[in-house]
Amino acid sequence: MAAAPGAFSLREVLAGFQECVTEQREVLLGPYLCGWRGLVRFLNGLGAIFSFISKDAVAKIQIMENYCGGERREEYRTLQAMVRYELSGGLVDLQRRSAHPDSGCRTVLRLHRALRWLQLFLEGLRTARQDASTSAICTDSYNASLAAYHPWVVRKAAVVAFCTLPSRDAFLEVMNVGGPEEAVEMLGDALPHIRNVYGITQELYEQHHLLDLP
Ligand SMILES: CCCCCCCCCCCCC/C=C/[C@@H](O)[C@H](COP(=O)(O)O)NC(=O)CCCCCCCCCCCCCCC
Repeated sequence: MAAAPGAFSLREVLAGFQECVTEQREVLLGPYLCGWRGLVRFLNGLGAIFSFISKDAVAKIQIMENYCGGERREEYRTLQAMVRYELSGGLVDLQRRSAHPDSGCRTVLRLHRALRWLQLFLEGLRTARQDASTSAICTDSYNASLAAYHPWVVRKAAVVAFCTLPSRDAFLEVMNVGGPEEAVEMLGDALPHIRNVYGITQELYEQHHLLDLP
């Protein structure tokens, strides 16, 4: 079964994470943020209970889009250029949020951590049994990634929201890629690219000691 014509498919959204890596292994922020925008559209379709998550994601995407479309847009074309520019200009709060509370470096770090959740979640969905619970896959992925960075109240609210997720097959359907087999195949194609973006970003942030930015 093919996706309905003109319908919004997760395949195109995830393509953003393939398109954002250049031959020089740089990460282009334009397609990276486009990928996130598309994911938020999916999240919004899953119900109002997820709106506290999508609001935070949108706020962070918006901060980055403002940099990417602003006066210093050349410095924000790639992740590597952004790190160079912000660090050399002293534009990153390293100890606590003060003069530069919304630097590109700290904002991308939050999305980067969420990308790890996405990777684990999609891997879980792809490899789980047909009757597996999406909510359990999502909770496990969350506990193994983002949860470590969230206070108790956020963790609680997140797990309550995950309980409303539909069954695995219904979820694969929502992706609008075709039947469950096609969705699983698409995830198999897309995941190496997500892993690649995650790995490049992790390496860059490690090199510059940016993994704990407040
Ligand atoms: C399928 C269900 C989707 C579940 C999404 C799992 C992620 C759960 C994240 C819970 C975040 C709660 C909101 C608050 C977060 C902030 O405190 C916290 C820290 O920010 P701060 O340092 O500025 O204070 N923010 C963050 O960690 C960034 C969270 C960004 C979450 C982006 C999630 C987008 C999810 C897109 C899902 C699409 C699924 C489609 C797959 C078919």
